[in-house]
Amino acid sequence: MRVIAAMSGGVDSAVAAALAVEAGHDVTGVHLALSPDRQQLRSGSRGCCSVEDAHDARRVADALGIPFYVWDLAERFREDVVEDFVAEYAAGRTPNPCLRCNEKIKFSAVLDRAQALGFDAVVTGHHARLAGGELRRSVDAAKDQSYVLGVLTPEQLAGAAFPLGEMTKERVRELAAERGYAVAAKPDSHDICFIPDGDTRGFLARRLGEQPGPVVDALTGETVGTHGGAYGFTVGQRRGLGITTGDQRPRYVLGIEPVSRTVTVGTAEQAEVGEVRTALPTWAGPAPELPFTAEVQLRAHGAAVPCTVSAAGDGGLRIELGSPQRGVAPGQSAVLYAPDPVRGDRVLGQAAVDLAA
Ligand SMILES: Nc1ncnc2c1ncn2[C@@H]1O[C@H](COP(=O)(O)OP(=O)(O)OP(=O)(O)O)[C@@H](O)[C@H]1O
Repeated sequence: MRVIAAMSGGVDSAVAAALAVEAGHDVTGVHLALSPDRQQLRSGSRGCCSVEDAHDARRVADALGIPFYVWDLAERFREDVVEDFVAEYAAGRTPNPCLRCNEKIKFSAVLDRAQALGFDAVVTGHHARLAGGELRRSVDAAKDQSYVLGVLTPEQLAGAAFPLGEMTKERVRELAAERGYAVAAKPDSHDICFIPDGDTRGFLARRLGEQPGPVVDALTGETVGTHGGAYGFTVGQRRGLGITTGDQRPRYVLGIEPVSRTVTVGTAEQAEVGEVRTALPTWAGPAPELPFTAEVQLRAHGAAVPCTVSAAGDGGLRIELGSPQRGVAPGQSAVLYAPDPVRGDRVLGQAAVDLAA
């Protein structure tokens, strides 16, 4: 096969590219320049695409003896990922930019360009398994990235390859060290690549400005604090609420109302939801017949819980949770899995959370 290896400059994609070469594929390395101000990203910071990262990727491509290019998709990334991220927060929702990037950039803009150039697939260092067209969790549960790939359609998955799904992160680092790659010990990337300092609230404040509003306690109906921008909150959040209540019980964000800028907080019991309504789903394989039972994961680093999925009537899904959950934030994806303890849980599809009650 002729494939594009998407090389971030990190250890995962270095090893993914190496395994593709060693499997006999005709591999071309591509680093994506995604940040509009890549020169400003400090070297050493783990942004998605600092100049330093591009050099790291190039060194691995040179060691592999494969052609290497930098594709500038910064404008597409800005429109489809960064602006979507800002708009979602402005609307009181909590987006997942990695999922959006997979949907709109890596397995859309990049895959389209690759296919137009005659390549068959895009190989990445994602930790997930893809065999026979079925997307499954990685064997390394702690590193599993199937959640952020759950949005991909069968057509997109047909043009993807994830060589790392059958191995642990530790094994990936060993393979990189055996091959003498300097990136073998490079730290894992964290958080959001276009916010390298990790200060999401600061990033949003620069974009959206001060938007003061009240924090209201659902238990008493009283205003218990003020905030500088509702975008600084996520449903389910407990820390950093900056409030004083009359009792000692912890409070959690229950809801965010963007027009009045009201952040509502409540007790742990009030924060629990038993049912989730979603927007239109996407399916990773043939659309399953509704209703069905499955497991649902409601955020990138959450555990999956048993659920029953039915039609909500408006094209969206109604997901009844087997046990009540806290911190189900509108805008996050509800990724549905078919539990399979032997072969690894299979992704069925996903839908964005609209409402949880
Ligand atoms: N700037 C980029 N250029 C090319 N490919 C990229 C870029 N950013 C991410 N990717 C691809 O997407 C995959 C998953 O991205 P993610 O940001 O989760 O990286 P990661 O798990 O830290 O992997 P790595 O160690 O390769 O950076 C990477 O392994 C790589 O194949």
